[in-house]
Amino acid sequence: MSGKPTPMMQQYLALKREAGDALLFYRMGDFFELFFEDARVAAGVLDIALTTRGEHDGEPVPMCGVPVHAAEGYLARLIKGGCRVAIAEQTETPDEAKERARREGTPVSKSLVARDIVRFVTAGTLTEEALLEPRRANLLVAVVPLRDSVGLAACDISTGRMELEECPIAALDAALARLGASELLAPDDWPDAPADIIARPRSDFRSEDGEARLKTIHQIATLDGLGDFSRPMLAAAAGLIAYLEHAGRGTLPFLLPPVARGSGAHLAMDAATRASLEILEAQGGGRAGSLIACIDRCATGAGARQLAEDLSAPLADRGAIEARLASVQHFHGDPLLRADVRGVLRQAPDIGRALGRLVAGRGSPRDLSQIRDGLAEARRVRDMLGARPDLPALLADMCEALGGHAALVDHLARALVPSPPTERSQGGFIAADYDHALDSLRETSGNARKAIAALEARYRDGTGTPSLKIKHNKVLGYFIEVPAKHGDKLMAADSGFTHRQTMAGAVRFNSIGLHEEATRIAEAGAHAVAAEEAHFETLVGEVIEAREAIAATAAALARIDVAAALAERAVEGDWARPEMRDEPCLEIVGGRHPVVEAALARSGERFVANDCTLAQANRLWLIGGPNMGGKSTFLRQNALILMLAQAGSYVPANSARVGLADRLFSRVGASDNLARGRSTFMVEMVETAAILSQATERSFVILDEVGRGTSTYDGMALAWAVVEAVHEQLQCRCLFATHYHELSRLAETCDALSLHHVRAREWKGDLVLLHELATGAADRSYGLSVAKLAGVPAPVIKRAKAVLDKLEKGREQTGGLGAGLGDLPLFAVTAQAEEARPDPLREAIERIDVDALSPREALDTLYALQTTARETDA
Ligand SMILES: Nc1ncnc2c1ncn2[C@@H]1O[C@H](COP(=O)(O)OP(=O)(O)OP(=O)(O)O)[C@@H](O)[C@H]1O
Repeated sequence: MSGKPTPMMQQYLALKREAGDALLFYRMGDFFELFFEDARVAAGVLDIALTTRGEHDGEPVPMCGVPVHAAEGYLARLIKGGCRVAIAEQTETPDEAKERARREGTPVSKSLVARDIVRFVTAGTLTEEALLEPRRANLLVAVVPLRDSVGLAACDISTGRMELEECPIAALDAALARLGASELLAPDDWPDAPADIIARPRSDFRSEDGEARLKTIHQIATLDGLGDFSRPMLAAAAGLIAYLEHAGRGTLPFLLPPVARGSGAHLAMDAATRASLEILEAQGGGRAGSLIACIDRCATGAGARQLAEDLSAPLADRGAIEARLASVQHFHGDPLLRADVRGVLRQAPDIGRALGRLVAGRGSPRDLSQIRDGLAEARRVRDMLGARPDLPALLADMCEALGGHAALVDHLARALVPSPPTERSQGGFIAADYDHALDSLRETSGNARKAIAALEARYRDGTGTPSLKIKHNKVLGYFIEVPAKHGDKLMAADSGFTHRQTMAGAVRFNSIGLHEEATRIAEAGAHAVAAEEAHFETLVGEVIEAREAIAATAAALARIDVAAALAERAVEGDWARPEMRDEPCLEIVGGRHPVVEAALARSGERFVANDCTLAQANRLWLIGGPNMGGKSTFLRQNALILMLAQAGSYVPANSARVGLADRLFSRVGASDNLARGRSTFMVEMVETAAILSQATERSFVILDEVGRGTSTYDGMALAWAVVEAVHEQLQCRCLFATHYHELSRLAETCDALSLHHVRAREWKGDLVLLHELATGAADRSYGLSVAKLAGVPAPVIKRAKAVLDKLEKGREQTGGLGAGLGDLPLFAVTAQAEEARPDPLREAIERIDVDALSPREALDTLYALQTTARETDA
């Protein structure tokens, strides 16, 4: 039957309009219910039953629900499933709704409790411990284009950290790859916006609003003291804050003063480089097998988050890198200190996130105790570090930030029980002896409980019923219960008991004495809970007051944890402190790939360390050798060593001299690439184009079998041209792995290029891969031997060998693939020649005086140009 929607449905639909594309959790008593399409989506993601409730427009309404007490777990799964959720709570009790109906003169029987959306839960705005991953930051990022650049605002509201930056549009992908946002906001009128954004109104992104909001939030008259913020940065900040306000329905979470991120402060790495180096995630997705999984020895979640950030954004400033390295060295050289500090850190709760929850108004007594314990541990770390002389500058600064909370810690220690609950409505978290009034309320209810126990004994004796019990439940409160067979005795009019309930096997009663004691308990309990609540508010107020200092302590603990953890890893793997240089060099002795080395070690195999020596005069290494010989591993290990060094870590090598790089590029040939959507060869070429347009003399590039995704001739020609361009134009440090022997002829013309190969040997007809790098070109390709090693059947190998012999004979006769390459002019020479060649079309266009043309003449001119173009083509 179709008809007017019920009042409840009207209320639901209005809230749903407000919720937009977020799923609406509609509170009904002890459940959050979802309806219509929301119900279908949620039931699918959560794998819960989809039912129906009533009708709308003549159709049954799909519905599913989750219990309120378990909502957090379901929310976590929905958010992981890519959903956003609007929570609509009841904002009055049924009694209040009836009262309102009476006041408004509407039928009381049909009164509907008011509901309102109190919060949007989205991936980027989480603070709940259960919804956050302890070892990963959770970033909300806003981007906005303004003139030729883009402003970015990033914040982790679980800790309040906020950063603003500006970058050219071309560098946006790299910046977003570095940040790895959980949620990305952008104005809705931006046609070239990155994929998967949440579109927000353009009016949210006004730079003047951003400036004004930041000033108000941090109660300052000017932002100058915080840093140099450009218009695009402030516009992005405006968009970010507007969204936070929307998600929190007017309440803003904890935000620390913004930090301006300088554009050249970091080693730039784009998304493809990060993916191919498997820094935070392995190629298959997930942390297992990634660099961070292999090196993270942090004792705390906050440390692990800081390490992930350090690896995502290695530094480009030598002083800052040396400062980090010095703190790692301090822990490296002092095993006892390292063990002590890490021992304490392991006990330290995540105070940054506890603080985030408290400031956002979602804190619990347990969060207060985490602040108490975390600050106390910070103090212990400070004492340990401070006791040693020669503290490096960075650690000394961190030490400074660890203290200064004595009064707060003392207050929290006196006020709270050792392990308070996460739920505060029942009380029980304020310690005894803290508040005498509270103590006496507790004593009253304690006494009443004793009195009830005494009553029970008295009633047993008085009625001669040893099985009589005084019990409690939520519905009846306290009551007296006897088995059914004894019920009659207590039913008598003069027994002093009043009947309340008859059950299958028992009868329940009340008595005046019990009622009095129960009332005493209830009153004292309610007062005690109210008193605890008041203390909670005061304590939270004190914590909020000190929020910036607490956040600084949390950040300092994380930084110390990272330094100690990197030292631990360095000792474990026998890593070395890199020597940082300004000139573009890379001199690695005994370098290893940490992830491959660890994987080999697990199966009892040994990793073969290799050297790499790049300098201005010898900056391009062409590396050949058999498949599986270790070329890719060698390329990546050197990129990782450079990246780790710039992140401030020791490196997996016997020694390393690392010239600072501005950008790092890593590209793998098409067949190694798992990218989808475009053809793999297309991806390879798009990425190669990016390198050729962006790398500078200070960059470090690794190219792994570029060109192998297409036909041999095309691939070799491309690889040839790319090597030449890298050598002649970019002039950056580069390792280039290839199977094309023919490329070795480039050594004749490119003087900063040298030839290398991974060694292999044939032993009694079988191939032995030595994984050892040697100078000179590879003698042959060993492709068939590797195929044999891989188990390709002998007849196939035999046939392939026959084909190969034929091909090789042909090559001898014709000069082979590389025939004719010898007299190829150099890339730079041809590029210049291209530039110098006259272009008649261009010249004709330049000669046109557009303003002087009539429409007819303009048309004629166009025809003439087209003719010229055709002639030139031919
Ligand atoms: N230095 C090394 N020491 C020991 N084992 C190594 C070393 N380098 C590589 N390996 C082993 O060899 C395997 C193949 O290495 P890698 O992928 O680097 O070879 P490749 O030459 O790039 O091969 P392809 O040309 O087929 O891509 C690795 O998975 C690893 O097990």
